Amino acid sequence: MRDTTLPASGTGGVDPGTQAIRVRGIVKEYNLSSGAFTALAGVDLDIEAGEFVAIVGRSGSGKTTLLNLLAGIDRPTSGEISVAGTAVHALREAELAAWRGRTVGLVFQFFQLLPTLTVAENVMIPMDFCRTFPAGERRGRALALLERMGIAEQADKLPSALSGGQQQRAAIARALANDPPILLADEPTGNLDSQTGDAMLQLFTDLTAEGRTIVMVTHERDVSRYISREITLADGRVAGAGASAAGVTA
Ligand SMILES: Nc1ncnc2c1ncn2[C@@H]1O[C@H](COP(=O)(O)OP(=O)(O)OP(=O)(O)O)[C@@H](O)[C@H]1O
Repeated sequence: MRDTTLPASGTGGVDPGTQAIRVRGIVKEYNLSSGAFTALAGVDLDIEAGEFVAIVGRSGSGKTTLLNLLAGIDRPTSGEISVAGTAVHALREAELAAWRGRTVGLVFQFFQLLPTLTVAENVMIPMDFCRTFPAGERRGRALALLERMGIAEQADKLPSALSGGQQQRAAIARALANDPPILLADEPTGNLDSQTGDAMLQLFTDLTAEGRTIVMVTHERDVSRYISREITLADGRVAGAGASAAGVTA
């Protein structure tokens, strides 16, 4: 069996006593030629360290908008967002990318690996950008992460030579490169067959056991056996937040 210990610089989680995610009164409006469109209409959320939370809801309910605000990819019209103890809504543009690179790992439906770089080089991107590890250590760390994901032998191939499931494992290795306490995933199993998707969800569950917090947008699968909690969005508001099979309450 392969070593499941993640090569890490820290603990894997947020600092002790720090809430993973706290959202208060988030409103997100988009300005359209026809007028303002409200995508999020006042969302409050509390997510604790080590939770694996699924954000569900119909198409257009605001799931991706919420995830992008948590990642600091987009900014709220009003409201407050604290992620791993940082007031994301208050960060200046110049601070956001560096903060995100160290704090948040992003996983997408279509993997978004750079096609002209090898798998290992893709995993090194966040380390190169944030200079989190000495240059001489980055490739070794990338290889260790790929080993952890079970695809070490794919390290020097281009992403196009990998299966979808292998590409998503490479994308998760990249998301973990800087040892972020928070993972944000937008439909991470949406482009995978159900068996491969289940393996991915199990991997996420294992990562939360290390203290990492995962927020995953999903709309097509029953993920209840993997997650600690489900939060339903409807028309830009939290419509329901339920306990999971694991019994964690909202
Ligand atoms: N950049 C934008 N400009 C204008 N409207 C937008 C923009 N991004 C999202 N919206 C609108 O905001 C609403 C919420 O979109 P969002 O992508 O967050 O929904 P979703 O729940 O993730 O949907 P899906 O499950 O289809 O991905 C939708 O009505 C969408 O059309």
